[in-house]
Amino acid sequence: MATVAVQSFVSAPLQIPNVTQFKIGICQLIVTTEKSANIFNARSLIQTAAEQGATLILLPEMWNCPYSTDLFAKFAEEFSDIDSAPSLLMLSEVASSLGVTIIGGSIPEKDAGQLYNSCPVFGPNGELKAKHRKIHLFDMGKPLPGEVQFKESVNISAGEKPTVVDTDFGRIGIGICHDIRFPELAMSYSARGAHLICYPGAFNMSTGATLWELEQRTRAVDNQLYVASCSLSRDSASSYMIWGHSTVVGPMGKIIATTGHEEAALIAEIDYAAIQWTRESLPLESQKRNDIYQFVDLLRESLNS
Ligand SMILES: NC(=O)CC(=O)C(=O)O
Repeated sequence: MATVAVQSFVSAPLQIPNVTQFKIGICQLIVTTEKSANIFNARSLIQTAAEQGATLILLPEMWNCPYSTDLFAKFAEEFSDIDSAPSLLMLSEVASSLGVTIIGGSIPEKDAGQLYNSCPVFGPNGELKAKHRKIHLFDMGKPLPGEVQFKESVNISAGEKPTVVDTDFGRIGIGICHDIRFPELAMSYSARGAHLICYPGAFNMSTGATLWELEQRTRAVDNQLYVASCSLSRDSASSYMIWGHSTVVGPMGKIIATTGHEEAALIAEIDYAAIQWTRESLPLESQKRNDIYQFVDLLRESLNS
């Protein structure tokens, strides 16, 4: 029998972050065709979440721009020049004025003639700490009767690497919407020692009703970590109708907080001790049969984490 040589990695141990118990604020935002209104609205919901005690804040996918491929270029910003990028500048300013960490959902990014669906992460000093480019683009196959059709790859290019970012609130892995459907990405974050995976999203009505909560609970349970999602809120007049229902799930798969489809600042308490007791009571990592199957993370070595 032919054997394939693969490099096997042991999962990185969980580090203890500066803060292990905190409130996460999930800003389920409405989006309009007016970029400046979207920025104003995002800033005020971030402030509302911070006033309610949130120190880590998550925004939805494409919060500065309607989720429509024909508009991405018009609303896109360059991450290399934050001073000329109004959405990024607002996130940087509000992060530093409130002293919060922001996982900034996503906006269309333009770079060297390409467009990406990208999530910026800002630290409490307003610095851009990381950027995740959506890896798995949302290209629907054959639609079921009555379903929307969507092909994101018409003008968005795919990201090429996973993103983990170390913050005061733990090591955070990032996936954007459709990225949630690929368990290997979540596994790679877990193996790199993530405490929490954040998924900004914009699931539609049919995929949302059946899969949104299921995907989140599955990623959390399989990897024994926290999962937080932030959706846009629903606009019934839009051609791409959003499911909503932003949610925070604990490492045992329990829903800690969730909401409906309206605009909302959802606040949830996170306590990383739950990861430890989940893993102690169900020690899946040590029970894995690496002699029978193995997960291969092709980029982990190069990212050195
Ligand atoms: N924005 C998306 O990636 C949408 C998606 O995944 C869905 O199911 O809807």
